[in-house]
Amino acid sequence: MDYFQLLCSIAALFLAVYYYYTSTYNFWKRLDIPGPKPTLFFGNFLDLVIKKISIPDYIKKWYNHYKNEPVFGIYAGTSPLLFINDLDMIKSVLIKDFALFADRGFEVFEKIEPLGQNLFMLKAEKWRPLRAKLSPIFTSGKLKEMFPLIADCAKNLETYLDKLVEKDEPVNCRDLAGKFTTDAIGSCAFGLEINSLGNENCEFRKMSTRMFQPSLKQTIRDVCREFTPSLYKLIGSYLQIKEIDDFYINLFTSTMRYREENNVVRPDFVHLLMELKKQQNKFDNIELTDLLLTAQATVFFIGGFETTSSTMAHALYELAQNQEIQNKLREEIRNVYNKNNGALTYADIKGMNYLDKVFKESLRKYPVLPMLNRQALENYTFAGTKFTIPAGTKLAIPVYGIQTDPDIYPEPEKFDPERFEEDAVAARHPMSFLAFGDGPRNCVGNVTFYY
Ligand code: HEM
Repeated sequence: MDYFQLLCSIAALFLAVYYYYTSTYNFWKRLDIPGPKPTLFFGNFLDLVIKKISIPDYIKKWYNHYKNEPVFGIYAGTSPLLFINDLDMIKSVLIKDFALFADRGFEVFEKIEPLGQNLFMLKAEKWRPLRAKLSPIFTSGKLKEMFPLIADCAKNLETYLDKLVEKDEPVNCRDLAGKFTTDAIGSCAFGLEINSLGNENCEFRKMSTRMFQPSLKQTIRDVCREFTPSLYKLIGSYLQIKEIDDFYINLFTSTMRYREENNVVRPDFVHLLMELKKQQNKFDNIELTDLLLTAQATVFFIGGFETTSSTMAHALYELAQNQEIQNKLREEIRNVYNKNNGALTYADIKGMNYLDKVFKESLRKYPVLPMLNRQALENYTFAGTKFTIPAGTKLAIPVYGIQTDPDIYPEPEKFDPERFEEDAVAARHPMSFLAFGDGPRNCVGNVTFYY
């Protein structure tokens, strides 16, 4: 091969790569949907990948930019992603026409990610029967049974706090909330008395912290997963943090085995999942293997631990800055506490209206998921609009943009629980608070807040 041929081959290769990575970039233009100009390979995600901007700020930036448009389209790498700003259109996707948007559009790599087959990630076909079977685990009755487990963890928190107060030093509220929810959800999901509040070297706490700690390996994995799924299929198994998966798999399977052998019954998710397994024959198209159950227990733990701990930490942060709100909340809690001689029940907590408002306002200002994801399962035309999207289009709902929009929540930076006064809520569009998502694929754990 002479130099000319070599140069031509390299040029052809570059052209092929260039074509591959830009061929989708007129997708939104063809549909007459506005959006920012993409760059090669990363689409509109470069700033996110290099961590120049956080995900919530990124969402807010584009939401504000296209606020007067009902929808706008961006590119996540080469993959088109439609953002929906219009609240009625959001309602159609999440609720009215949910059957056509039952997927989140996440790829499930069964062979590479052993715990990936969980309720959050699963495609509609497997998700439907599983959600139907798992939902009864989250009734208020079942949560009431678990309440004493959480109350035990709260006692440990009290002891821990007393010690901290004696030290008279600043308290790291994020760490405090993380330890408490690790104990509470670990107890409810895995049936373990972890006591990370009393034990700094607790293995469970180390694993749960590691799961959310950013690392180079994790960044490479996420970029490869998102932008080059075919390559991820080949090399993804080398990018997993195997110790974490093994830790949860061993923990759950050994707990189940121990309980079977010793006839242990405890009012927690492990028990409820074991009961489901006994009804195996009632499942048509989904086999309840130990691994599938472990994936659910793990997502309950992750879904429950990180969400509640960050919400608690944000609430504590705002209370520290807003003394009047703190006093009002303290008064409500003290009244109920004194009425019951210090013994709080599940119903008592549910009856604390101001506490409820404080948590909702925390979740408005700091939603745990800054956007919701769905995928169109069929071609779809939004009612009363000219927008038709083809089957397979991925959708995003900009929760953080909506919940910090001054036209919906005046002075959005202000922490004001009164925004969740009944009349104020009724005056707003139902889709203007989406901290738990909405519709049949909303947060399965939201019962904790609403019942
Ligand atoms: C402050 C607490 C929590 C917040 C803010 C929260 C938020 C969310 C959100 C926004 C979604 C996506 C909903 C959608 O796409 O419409 C979700 C899904 C989910 N959450 Fe939560 N969550 C919380 C607590 C919990 C708890 C305690 C559990 C379990 C113990 C849990 C388990 C799940 C699961 C399994 C899903 C996937 C549901 C499905 O696809 O069927 N979450 N959560």
